[in-house]
Amino acid sequence: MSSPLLTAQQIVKSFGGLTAVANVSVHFDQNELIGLIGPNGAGKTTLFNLLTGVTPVTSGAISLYTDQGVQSLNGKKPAEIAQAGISRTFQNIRLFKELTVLDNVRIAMTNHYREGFFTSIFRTPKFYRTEADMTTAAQKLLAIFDLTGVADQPAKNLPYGIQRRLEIVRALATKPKLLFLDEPAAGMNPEETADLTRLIRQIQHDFHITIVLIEHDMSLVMNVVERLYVLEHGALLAEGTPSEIQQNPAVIKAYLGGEA
Ligand SMILES: Nc1ncnc2c1ncn2[C@@H]1O[C@H](COP(=O)(O)OP(=O)(O)OP(=O)(O)O)[C@@H](O)[C@H]1O
Repeated sequence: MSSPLLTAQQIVKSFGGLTAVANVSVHFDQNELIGLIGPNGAGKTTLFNLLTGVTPVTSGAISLYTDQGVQSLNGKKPAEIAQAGISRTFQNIRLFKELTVLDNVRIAMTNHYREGFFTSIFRTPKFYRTEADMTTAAQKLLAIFDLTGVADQPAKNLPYGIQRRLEIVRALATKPKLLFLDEPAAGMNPEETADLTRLIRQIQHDFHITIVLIEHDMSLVMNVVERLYVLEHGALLAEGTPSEIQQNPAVIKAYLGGEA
């Protein structure tokens, strides 16, 4: 039985008269790779926004399981949630385009360094003692992601697929336990998508973290994840392994557009 990392219980989000997320309960366990799928407007990004404090929940409980016990994330701001070990990428690329690749990663580290992230999370008072330590750590991350050759290039010079990879590196620079990726393969060609799929699997394995992935490309999701949640009209339609989901009559009808 795997240990829970984050649970969301009966989450509701209303925007005026529209219920974007309707009574959704999910759990993400330690070291899991999970997919979140559903048609346009199903509430996937809204759910990410709720779990990362970008948007407050209308009702429901979000809990993070830590070494110090269970922590409620309700009402926490994005920076506090990042400090608690949760990181994310967004659908649209959010790099500092004029800065170099290396500086983009260093800044991701520095933000949290200033906020005392590493001191609070790792209980090693000086995780990165000096600028030089931080640079070394950033260079190591870039090497893992095969970005050393472009470390001194401004981010805007990189091809689109590499910019998306850099976004993932930046999200990892905060040493998260849980990483949310919002359509990481959006806009990529099939070859870049295949590379990214391998990379996501490798990150999850090598960094011993939990990754939750929103994806439209069903083949990408089915090949990579261990478990899936399917949302439709804000509600949870199904949960299961890729083969269970592929055979689920409600999913076939609603999401794949076939006959049940
Ligand atoms: N800030 C907001 N104000 C009002 N309505 C919103 C807001 N954010 C999202 N919505 C609505 O909530 C619903 C769910 O949107 P959401 O972006 O979460 O869906 P999604 O599953 O991520 O879709 P896509 O796959 O197209 O990104 C949509 O009807 C959307 O218009």
